[in-house]
Amino acid sequence: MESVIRLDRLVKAYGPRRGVVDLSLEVHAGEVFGYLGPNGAGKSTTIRLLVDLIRPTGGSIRVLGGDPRAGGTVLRARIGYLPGDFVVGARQRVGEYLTFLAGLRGGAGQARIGELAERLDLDLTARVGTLSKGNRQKVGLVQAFMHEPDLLILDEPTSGLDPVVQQTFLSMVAEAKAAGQTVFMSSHILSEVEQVADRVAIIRDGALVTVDSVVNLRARAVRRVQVTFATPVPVSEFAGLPGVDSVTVDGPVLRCRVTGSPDALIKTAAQHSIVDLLSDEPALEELFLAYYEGRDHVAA
Ligand SMILES: Nc1ncnc2c1ncn2[C@@H]1O[C@H](COP(=O)(O)OP(=O)(O)OP(=O)(O)O)[C@@H](O)[C@H]1O
Repeated sequence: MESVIRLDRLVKAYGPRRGVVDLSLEVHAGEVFGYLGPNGAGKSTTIRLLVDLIRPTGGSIRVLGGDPRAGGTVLRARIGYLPGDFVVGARQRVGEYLTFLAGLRGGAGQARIGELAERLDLDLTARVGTLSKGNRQKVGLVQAFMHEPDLLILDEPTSGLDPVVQQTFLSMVAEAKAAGQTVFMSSHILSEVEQVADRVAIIRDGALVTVDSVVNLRARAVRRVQVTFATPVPVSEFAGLPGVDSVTVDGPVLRCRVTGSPDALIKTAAQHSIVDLLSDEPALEELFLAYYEGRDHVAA
C-alpha cells in the first residue's frame, strides 16, 4: 500500500531535551490516522517536522513521496495543516482572510469557503482579531480543509470546539476519507480519535508505544463503570463476568472496571431495574499500562 507519511528512526532533540526519539511509522494513502499521547509526549514536535517548520536531528521523513524540506510550495499546496496553536491577529474579516489564504494556495473557491463556514457556524463577516478561541479554531479548520488537500495534518483539531462542532468536524474528516484524502490528526482524547480513525499511534515521552487498529485499541481500553439500580444487587452476579473486575457493591450502586466490550456487564445489569449508568473515558495512562503489560506478557 502506498505510504503518504513515512518516518524512519526520526529524532528531534531540543538541546539536551528530547522532542521525539527513534520514531518510525507509516501512514497509508486514504486512511485516518490518530496520533494519541498526553501533554508533552511529542505530538506537536512530530507534526512540525512533517510540515518542515522544524528540522530533524536524525532519521528521515517522507511526506507524499517527497522530502518536506525540498518539497516547496508544490508539496505545501497538497497539504492542509492546522497548527496546535492557530493564532491569527489580523484586522481583516474572516472571509477576506480565508480568501487571501486561498489565493496563496490556489484552489479553494468562495463557494467552498462559504460551505465550510456555514457547516461550522463561522461568521465570515467577523473581524479575525475579535474571535473567541473556538471561532479562531474554526477559521483554522476551514483553511486546512478548503483546498481539498491530499493530506490533512491536524494538531489537536477539536481543541476549543463545543461538542456539536466537534461532531461536525468528525463528519468532515469522514467525508475527507471517503473522498480519498489522508488524515493525520493528533489528540490526547481516545474517544475522539476512535470515532474516526482507522489506526492509532500512541506516543509517550517522545517514543512510540504502539501502532494499532482502533478495534484492537478499544478491546484493550479500560473504563470505569458505575450502575445505580432500583434495589440492591448481589455482588456475586457481577464478579467474574468476562472483562469485568474490581467489582464493589454499595447498596444499589455497583462500581467496576471493564476491559474492552461492556456487553456481559450490560446484559447482566439489564436483568435488574437500572436507575442510572455512568461510564468514564478510558484513561490514557491505563491504556499505556495495558500495552506495557501486554509487552511484558509477550516477553515472558
Ligand atoms: N522549542 C522547544 N524547545 C525546547 N523544548 C521543546 C520545544 N518544543 C517542545 N519541547 C519539548 O519537547 C517535548 C514534546 O513537546 P510537544 O509540544 O511535541 O508535545 P505534545 O505531545 O504536542 O504536547 P501538547 O499536547 O502539550 O501540545 C516536551 O517535553 C516539550 O517541553
